[in-house]
Amino acid sequence: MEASLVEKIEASNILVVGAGGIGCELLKNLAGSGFKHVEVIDLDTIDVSNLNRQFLFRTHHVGKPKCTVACEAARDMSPHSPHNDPVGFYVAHHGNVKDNDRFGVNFFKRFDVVLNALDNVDARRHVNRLCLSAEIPLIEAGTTGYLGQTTVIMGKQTECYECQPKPTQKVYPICTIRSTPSMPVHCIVWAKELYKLMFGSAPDSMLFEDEEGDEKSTFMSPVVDGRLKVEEKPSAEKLLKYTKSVLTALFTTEINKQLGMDRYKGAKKTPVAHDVEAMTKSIKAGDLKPPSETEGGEKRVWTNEECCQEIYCIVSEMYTVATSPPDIFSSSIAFDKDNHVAMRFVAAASNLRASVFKIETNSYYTAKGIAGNIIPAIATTNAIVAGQEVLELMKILKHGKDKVMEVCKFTYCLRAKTRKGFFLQPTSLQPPNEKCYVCKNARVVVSIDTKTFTLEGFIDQVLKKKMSFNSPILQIGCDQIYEDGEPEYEQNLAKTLENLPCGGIKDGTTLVVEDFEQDMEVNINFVQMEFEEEDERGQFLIGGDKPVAKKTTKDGGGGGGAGGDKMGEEEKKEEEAEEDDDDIEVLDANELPPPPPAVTKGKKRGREEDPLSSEKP
Ligand SMILES: Nc1ncnc2c1ncn2[C@@H]1O[C@H](COP(=O)(O)OP(=O)(O)OP(=O)(O)O)[C@@H](O)[C@H]1O
Ligand SMILES: [Zn+2]
Repeated sequence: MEASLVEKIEASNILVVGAGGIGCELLKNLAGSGFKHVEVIDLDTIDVSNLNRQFLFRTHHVGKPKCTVACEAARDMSPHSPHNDPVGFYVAHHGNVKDNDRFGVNFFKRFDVVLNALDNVDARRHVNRLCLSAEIPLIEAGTTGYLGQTTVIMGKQTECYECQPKPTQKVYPICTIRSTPSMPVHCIVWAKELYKLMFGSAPDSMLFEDEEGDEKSTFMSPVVDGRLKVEEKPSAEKLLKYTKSVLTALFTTEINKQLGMDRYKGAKKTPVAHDVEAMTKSIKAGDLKPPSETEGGEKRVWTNEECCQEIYCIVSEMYTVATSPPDIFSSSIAFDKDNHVAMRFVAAASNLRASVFKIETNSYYTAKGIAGNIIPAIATTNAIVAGQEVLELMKILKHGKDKVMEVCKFTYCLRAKTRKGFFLQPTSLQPPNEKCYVCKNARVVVSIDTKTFTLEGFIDQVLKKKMSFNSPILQIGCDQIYEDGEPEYEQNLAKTLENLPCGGIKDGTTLVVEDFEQDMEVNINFVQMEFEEEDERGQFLIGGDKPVAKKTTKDGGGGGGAGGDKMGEEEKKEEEAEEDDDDIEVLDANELPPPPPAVTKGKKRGREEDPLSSEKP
């Protein structure tokens, strides 16, 4: 390494935000490369589950702040001695980076470069805003299993973290779940609903409704109508009979009926109904040995017969043994992947459905990963992106922050090799998106029902949850109508937007939202939008220039940095709006890093191919 770079490394002040999987790798790299002045913010303490990949931590560190232990380890690895240079030598800050009293813009200004090692969009957005305000480069990285990316953000030169809309939460249309599953996850979502239907309070479940027409489906009646009375302590025979009737209704009658209605004409795969009678022949009433409890039972894929046996055991446990939780048929029975009984049920029922539709079946263990939307963190991917972050850091130190756009790269870490045979794909950085409300101060259009939305709802759901404001101050014209923590404005919180003082917020109103903590000011233009259906109330759209037309919001529509997202109270009905309004499952993708932006071949990022195109969704 040339001497001038070594000098810069030793003199630079670096902030690392996050001391988890990527953060540990980063600190090891920084210490080994000779960095001296490094400070680390992390809010978490060490958990046993972190030990397999957050390799700076040992069992005896469990319960201690991650940043403290990570800094100690980095100090030990450093070739420098803290005695010679004690100021800022791997300093830990245990706390939330959003804590403005400790980590405001002035705190950030002390650093030359900030490196992110976070796991959620909200904190990333906050750090993005602070770095833009402090005018310092931010190196940002994220991983999802085998995939990862590293990029560099420098205000005025490059796209900021919020220039492109983030992926929305994954939802599945009801028709896919109810009639045309094609992936294991579709069967798992279905089985989660079935669990509620069988043991919860849920006769209004989506599984119960007929897709075509208003009539209730008859398919599910045996599941609900046939429920036994817990008080009567049903006998083992009765429980087995009920189990068989449910299995027959679901996996024989329903499937045959749908086949009879020609639902699968032209479909890629035609389902085949199970012969439940044959599959349950060997189950003895009162024989309560679930396959899940056999040796290796959670790790192997159960046969159809075993799935039936498992379900019979669960039905018996739920009805007779002190059930867990005990309030069978109440609304408290909801699927939770950490509830062993619920998860066993979902593993078994989803496999029976998967085999009907000729979809791959899974072990309990794999099903749990899918049901909880768990993408395992892969230490190697973390190591790769953290290495890449430090390489970008070196470039910035060497060439200066004014040259970020020229010298730094957006690098994808891929699962499959590119055509040229590489797993890493560097691409050029993009200039800021003119429509970004964060770095380009663009106006944001919010379409909302100003007659029913209260100020409190607007602040919580739109400003804080969706736009990541920390401490917003609201003004209509020159008049302030709200400031966090100021009692004089509290009375406004319960008012509907249109009834706020200073003329209220109506169609065409411009609201100015300022956040001193993030050094940000945004103008919001309102479009009055009424939602007629009861279940749509509480929804809103955030768009770029124009409000986004309902049902055509697959990619956000409104475009640009404002997100163009259609959002609702429960964030349903998002992605598949064109296909089916009536989606049900929300898998939390919020904590995943953003996917690569859409690429125009050879142009936008100058890449030869879309590296993620070979990935499953
Ligand atoms: N707002 C925040 N302020 C400070 N630190 C944060 C904030 N949000 C997240 N972090 C930290 O970022 C780190 C992210 O790393 P990572 O995802 O590897 O850790 P983890 O949450 O322990 O892992 P996993 O989610 O895989 O169990 C965590 O240590 C977490 O505490
Ligand atoms: Zn931006």
